[in-house]
Amino acid sequence: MNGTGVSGRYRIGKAFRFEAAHFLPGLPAGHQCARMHGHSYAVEFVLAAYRLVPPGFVTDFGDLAPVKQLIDSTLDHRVLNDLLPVAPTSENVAAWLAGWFVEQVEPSLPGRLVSVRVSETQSSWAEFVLEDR
Ligand SMILES: Nc1nc2c(c(=O)[nH]1)N=C([C@H](O)[C@H](O)COP(=O)(O)OP(=O)(O)OP(=O)(O)O)CN2
Ligand SMILES: [Zn+2]
Repeated sequence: MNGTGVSGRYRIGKAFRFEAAHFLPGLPAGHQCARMHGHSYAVEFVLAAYRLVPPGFVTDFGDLAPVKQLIDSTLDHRVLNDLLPVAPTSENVAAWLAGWFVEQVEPSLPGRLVSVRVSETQSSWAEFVLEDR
């Protein structure tokens, strides 16, 4: 029980930013995104848990520091086409980050990753939602 008398689960989110360039192959000739261009990317990780760990955390926000380290060392001011094995759309960047996190970081944390959202612009976003979490 969580002491509130209602059932549910907790979710937390932490946001990150990076600058990167990309182009999207396979688009019709003349499509603006087929040309090399850059974005100020915004990323949000969401973790969830049914029970909190002391003092009342899903996961300490500070334990998500490896995400910032990965972003700063691997994605920031890079060409995303050089890094991902697939076209660097927002969807694919979100899934790539989620896969890395589940494999490398999540095993040592109490919370579970439920989604990663990636925005290339202020008006658009794509999300990878993990199932059965
Ligand atoms: N589903 C997706 N569609 C598009 C993606 C994507 O990752 N997933 N990416 C692009 C391009 O990267 C493009 O740079 C961003 O597209 P868009 O939002 O259309 O960019 P604009 O700056 O033109 O946005 P406006 O708000 O219309 O000015 C394309 N599609
Ligand atoms: Zn783009």
